[in-house]
Amino acid sequence: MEILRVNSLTKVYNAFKGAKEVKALDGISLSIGKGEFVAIMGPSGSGKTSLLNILSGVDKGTSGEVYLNNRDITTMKKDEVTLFRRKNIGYIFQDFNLLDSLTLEENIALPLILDKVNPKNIENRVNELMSFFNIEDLKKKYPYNISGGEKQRVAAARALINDPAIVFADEPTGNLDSKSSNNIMGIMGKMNQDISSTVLMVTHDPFAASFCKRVIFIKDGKVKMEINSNGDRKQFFDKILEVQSIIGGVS
Ligand SMILES: Nc1ncnc2c1ncn2[C@@H]1O[C@H](COP(=O)(O)OP(=O)(O)OP(=O)(O)O)[C@@H](O)[C@H]1O
Repeated sequence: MEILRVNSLTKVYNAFKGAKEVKALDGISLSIGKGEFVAIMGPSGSGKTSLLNILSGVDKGTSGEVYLNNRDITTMKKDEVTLFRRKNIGYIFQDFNLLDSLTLEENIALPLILDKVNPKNIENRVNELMSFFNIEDLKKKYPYNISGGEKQRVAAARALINDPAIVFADEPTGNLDSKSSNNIMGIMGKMNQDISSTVLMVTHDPFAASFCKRVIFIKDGKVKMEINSNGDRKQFFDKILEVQSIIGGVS
């Protein structure tokens, strides 16, 4: 089943104050199926952030279509997109974006609180996810009371709380040392393996991408190449490095 389909997506940033017009996305088409774990890679300036912003409804493309769960988000009004995002998309950010004034269980529950879900159902869902990620003991703690690795697990639980159609991860290993990178990628792999979450991640990091099953390489706003893992992470890592050296550009 297809969760995300992108058809001929373009994004042009208009000329502004002496800066020239930039074509950041130049006819991107791609498809992500249910249960896939896919990375988008590409050199700096290749259009990764522009793409993710449009896929997640934060920004509008210039032309093209983005179907998420069979709905074209490019034609939705602003309020409709906001609601649609909350119901269908989970996010994992580079710095995890936890709110310091809320306990960890409140952080995880927030999307459901905003959606006015019945408190008992919220409690059950939070408990279920805290148990899945092995963080039941952290319920009443605050983000500044816990380690980086624990924050990662809380952020992953929050991303899944609304049972989203897809989880977008934006450079999730961007600020982490290799141990923590391993940790968060393990968590995302577990989400994908154990509960069939569909995950699309943007990354510069070949190590992080090697946990995925497929990597789509973009450059100059176009899809340049796509590779699939045979399940051997080390081999896939080597293959990713090889493609990066062929495609070129500073990553
Ligand atoms: N708001 C904006 N206004 C004008 N140009 C922009 C804007 N955002 C991005 N660009 C330009 O669009 C192109 C693609 O940028 P984008 O940030 O999508 O690339 P990226 O692959 O995410 O880069 P990086 O890996 O460095 O974050 C670049 O040339 C960038 O300078």
